[in-house]
Amino acid sequence: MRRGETVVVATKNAGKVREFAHAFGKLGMEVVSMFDYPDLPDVVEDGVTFAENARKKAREVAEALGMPVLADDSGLEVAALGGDPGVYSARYSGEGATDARNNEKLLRELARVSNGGESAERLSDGTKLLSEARFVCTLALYDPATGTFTESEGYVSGSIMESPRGESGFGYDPLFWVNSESKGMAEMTKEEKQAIGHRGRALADLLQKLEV
Ligand SMILES: O=P(O)(O)OP(=O)(O)OP(=O)(O)OC[C@H]1O[C@@H](n2cnc3c(O)ncnc32)[C@H](O)[C@@H]1O
Ligand SMILES: [Mg+2]
Repeated sequence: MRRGETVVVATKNAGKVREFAHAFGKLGMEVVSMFDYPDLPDVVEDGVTFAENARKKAREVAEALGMPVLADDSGLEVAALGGDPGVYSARYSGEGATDARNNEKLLRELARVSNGGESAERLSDGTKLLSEARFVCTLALYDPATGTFTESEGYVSGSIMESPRGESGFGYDPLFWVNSESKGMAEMTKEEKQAIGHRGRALADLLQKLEV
């Protein structure tokens, strides 16, 4: 992976594509995704860790295309739910899961374990924080010419809010409060999210390993 080149990202998540396009765009690199290769078969994400799934997505697509491919496997770990939804974040609400349904399920599950949340911390406007949580992102770049992986990971800690705020980002961002920034993840610009977020941190680590 070099400056000026095109990066193939093995993702069908439009939110991830936007974030990678922003980050790589600053390096003069264009991003293409699985939206540009609609005929490639879906990769079955049956790994039990983020890293396993990232490696599988990168390798299968790289072998199909005969070129290096980057994959991202990520998710949300919620302390009060014992680390759920974790690697199941995309499919949390079951068949036909959407971001909206996943967020609803997250609030439902937290309501079940919180005893009404009377002892919960609150933001200055009274919004309850239901649990500590963190986003995880693992990245894997696979080069079929050499059969090698380059991998990295990134994390960001925060709390789950009882109600959504902000319009940017995707997935669980509207319910994620970033303690260190005193802001909701969906209230941040792409630039801000890249600077402090799990994906931005994992990408910075990967680029350093690749000496890009
Ligand atoms: O596998 P691909 O095609 O990349 O797309 P996906 O959406 O299925 O992605 P994952 O398998 O990695 O599942 C990650 C889920 O975790 C959530 N997630 C990951 N990164 C996030 C972020 O930056 N902000 C909010 N939610 C995120 C989101 O709901 C994703 O669907
Ligand atoms: Mg997926």
